[in-house]
Amino acid sequence: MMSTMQGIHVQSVSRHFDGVKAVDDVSFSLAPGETLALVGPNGAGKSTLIQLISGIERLSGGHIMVDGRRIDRLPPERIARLGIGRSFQTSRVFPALSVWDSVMLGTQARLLRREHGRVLVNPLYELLAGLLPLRGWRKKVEGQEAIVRETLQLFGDRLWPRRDQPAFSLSYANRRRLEIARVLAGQPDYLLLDEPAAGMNPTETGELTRLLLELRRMRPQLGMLVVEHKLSLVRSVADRVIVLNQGKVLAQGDPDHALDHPEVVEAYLGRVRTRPVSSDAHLG
Ligand SMILES: Nc1ncnc2c1ncn2[C@@H]1O[C@H](COP(=O)(O)OP(=O)(O)OP(=O)(O)O)[C@@H](O)[C@H]1O
Repeated sequence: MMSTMQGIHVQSVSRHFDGVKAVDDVSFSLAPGETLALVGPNGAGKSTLIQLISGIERLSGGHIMVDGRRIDRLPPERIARLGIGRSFQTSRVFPALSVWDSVMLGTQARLLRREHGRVLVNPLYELLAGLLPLRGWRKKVEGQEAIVRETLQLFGDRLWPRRDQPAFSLSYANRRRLEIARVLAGQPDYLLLDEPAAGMNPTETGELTRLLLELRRMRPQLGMLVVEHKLSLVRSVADRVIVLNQGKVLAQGDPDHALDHPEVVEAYLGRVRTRPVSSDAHLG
């Protein structure tokens, strides 16, 4: 049975920047296997929450627990090793690295977790493994290669045929896909996605929506926190939505309930509408 300690628990979290309450006493939980969307107008505090959970920003108050362990004082790399993978709003892939190698690099996150943080990429070991049939090492590399293959193939024919190309030669949408693939290859228990569909056209957004649904099917234990302005994606993939406004939780619940709440509609559009917010509305 799953313990209630399991999951990400954001408890009374605040982050102030010189008097600006970017996040103001926010609490919520994300269970394993759940997909939670964080939405809200520009400046609502969504990205700051992702920065806080991943350890890039420090809290001004409150605390964050993951699977029963307090993480808000840990450095980002320790948090990543605890199984929290995140993507960035702007892609962080190394431009000169091939698609394959970029995702291979992502697999290190998982290996570091298994080996309790010992550095595995030992150049001498790699050289020896190339010269001698070191079976343990070969097995490890083959395991990583299988993960890279499986991860790239999740993206249909978008990344796999381009696996030998350098990241800089990819289209914008493909670079964003590669960023997600890199994080997924670390096989995180929790995935934090910061505006994965930003800058994507409707076709690309639809494709990303299907990818996230497929991911849910393939990794039923994965907890996902998705910051996204595009409501069509949110309505399709999220079990639950949290609406933030000016650093505070304005509404939460299932997507239809939370997004059609009159106060939410008003916060976004500046007036109360009688019709629900259309599925392709772009917030912010
Ligand atoms: N490093 C920082 N220094 C000062 N102020 C900051 C910093 N980071 C965020 N803020 C402020 O905190 C508030 C929340 O910003 P945040 O980026 O979290 O909003 P958001 O909901 O992600 O918005 P968007 O949808 O535009 O990305 C804003 O007023 C922003 O200007």
